[in-house]
Order: sequence, then C-alpha cells, then structure tokens
Amino acid sequence: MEMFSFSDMSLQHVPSYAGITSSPLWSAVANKLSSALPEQLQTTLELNQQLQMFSMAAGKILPLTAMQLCTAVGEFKAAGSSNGPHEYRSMLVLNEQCLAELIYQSELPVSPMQQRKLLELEQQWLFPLRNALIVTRLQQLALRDTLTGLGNRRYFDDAIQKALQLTERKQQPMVLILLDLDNFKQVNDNFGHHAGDEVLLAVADAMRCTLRASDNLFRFGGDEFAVLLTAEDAQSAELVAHRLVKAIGQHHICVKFGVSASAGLASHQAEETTQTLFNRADSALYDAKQSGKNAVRTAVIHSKPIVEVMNA
Ligand SMILES: Nc1nc2c(ncn2[C@@H]2O[C@H](COP(=O)(O)OP(=O)(O)OP(=O)(O)O)[C@@H](O)[C@H]2O)c(=O)[nH]1
Repeated sequence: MEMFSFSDMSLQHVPSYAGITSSPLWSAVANKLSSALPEQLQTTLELNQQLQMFSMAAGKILPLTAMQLCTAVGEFKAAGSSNGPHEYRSMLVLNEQCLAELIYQSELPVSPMQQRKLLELEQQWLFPLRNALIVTRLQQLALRDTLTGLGNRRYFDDAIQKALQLTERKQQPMVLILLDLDNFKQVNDNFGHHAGDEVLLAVADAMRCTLRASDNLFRFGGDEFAVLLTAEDAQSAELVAHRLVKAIGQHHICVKFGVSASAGLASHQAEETTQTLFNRADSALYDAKQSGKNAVRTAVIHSKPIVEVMNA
C-alpha cells in the first residue's frame, strides 16, 4: 500500500496550518490521507505524529487553523496551529473511558454535518490513540522522577548524549548547570520527610517557572538537580543559573525552612565528552558550596582552575 509521507510534499514551506489546508495541493493530499488514515495511525505510537496525521485528515472536513489534543499525559498541538475564530471540542471516549479532549479551531463554525463526519473520523483514531497513550505513560514513568515529575537521571543521560550530538553537528553551545540544595538535610531531620518532600516540590516549581522549557530540567534523586541548556539558551546560562538560585532561595517554602541552592556550570568545549563536562560542572558546584553556599560558580576550560564568577 502507498503510504503518505509528510516530507514528500512541497507543502513543507507553507507557514501555517491554515496555509496547508488551503493550498491547491491540499485536496489531493487529504484524499490520500483520509482513505489511509487507520493504517497511517497504526504506523506510530508517537502522540504528536498521530495528531498530525489526524489533523491533516480532519482538515479535509473543515477549514482548520489549529488542533489540540489534551490528555492525561500532556497537551499536544498540531504543527503550524494558530488561533482561529471558531472552536469545537470533542471528547474521545473508548469503552466508557475518556482518552482525551480534542479541540478544533477553524475559520468557520462547525456544522452538524461536519460534526458527524468528524465523529466518524475520531472513531478511527480511538484504538491507535489508546495504544499511544499507554506507551507514552510508560515512557514517562520510566523517565520521570516520581516526586517532582522532572526528568530523572536516566532521562538526563539520554538527553545529554542527544544534546552533545546536536552541539557537535550544528556547532552550537551547550551548558550544563548542576544544582544542589543547601542545608536540606536539616529539614528532614527537624521537620520530617514530608516537609523535605514539600521543599523538593517547591524547588521544582521555582525552577519550572524560571526556565522557558522545563524539558531540560532534571532531578537526580536527593536534593540534586540539573539543567541542560543548548543553542541560544546556553548563551545566557550564567544569568539563568543566578535566576534559578535566586528563585529557589526566595520561594516561600524554602524561606520557611531556611533552604537555599548552590550551582556549578560548565560550557561544553570542543571534543569534550559528557563525562568531563559533568565533572567540571560538579567541581564548580563543589566550589560554590565551599565558598559559603547560595552561590553560582562557573568552570573554565579543562585543566584550568575553576574561577569565581560572582556570588548569587
Ligand atoms: N524528603 C526527602 N529527602 C530526601 C529524598 N532523597 C534524599 N533525601 C535526603 O536528602 C538529604 C541530602 O543530604 P545532603 O545533600 O548531604 O544535605 P544538605 O543539608 O543539603 O547538605 P549541603 O549540600 O552540604 O548543604 C539526605 O538527608 C537524604 O536523606 C527525598 O526524595 N525526599
């Protein structure tokens, strides 16, 4: 069977979702898609890819500008989505279990006839969607820290390898920030484990609010955290590290329990391995602790000593 590939059309240059569905090539593409939709959806367990396939088929039924899928494992938007004047929502239910809510945005209101056609299309998605949700949930459980929901050490090991490949291929900067809480042990000792967990959740929140993409945020267990910055984010890494330390120290839960954070950062050097990058960031963190805590230190290249940049 001939399978549709998103890369085989010259629509790739069309900037918006509406632009795709209004392209002269669109009806040929959509015809191909809707007839093969169930088979298409079976080819991937990635929710983003399934949404993209489904939205291309739905675009044949109404002039879509955006499509969003809200699930228990996260929210996903079709590529090129932009707000439209009309919204239509539909719950995707399988065996009395709500899998997701689908939000369509379109140029025109959705007629009852279109609603019926969309419902038929949605039925084709239910089983592939359920499978993709199960797989995504399992992946999340394997890669997320159960307390804070941040990426765990396994996720970090994978992410830093991928970031390194990207850095080498595109010659772009990469910075690793390691953070460790100050005086955290006394929270557990004096107020119990529950209070300690409350602090860890507060720290994760403070970090999420400070960073643009919380995908780059990890907890290794205990009171150790890591942040991986690439491309333009890496250029302001020192600023980010100071912001993080400040945000943690100022969070009301951390203030209440007298907890602050120290950070060490290291910029990736040409041909450096992830291990040496990690070791340098760790040494910088050690230096920040030695300097009296609640501080940020930056590692300079390889064998040179770590220099003090400034106190947080
Ligand atoms: N509440 C809680 N505590 C944890 C968890 N994982 C590890 N810990 C505790 O975290 C503490 C970390 O110890 P340290 O980093 O040496 O303590 P610290 O007081 O921050 O030391 P400094 O970094 O020198 O300021 C230990 O008491 C661990 O038992 C967790 O998931 N929840």
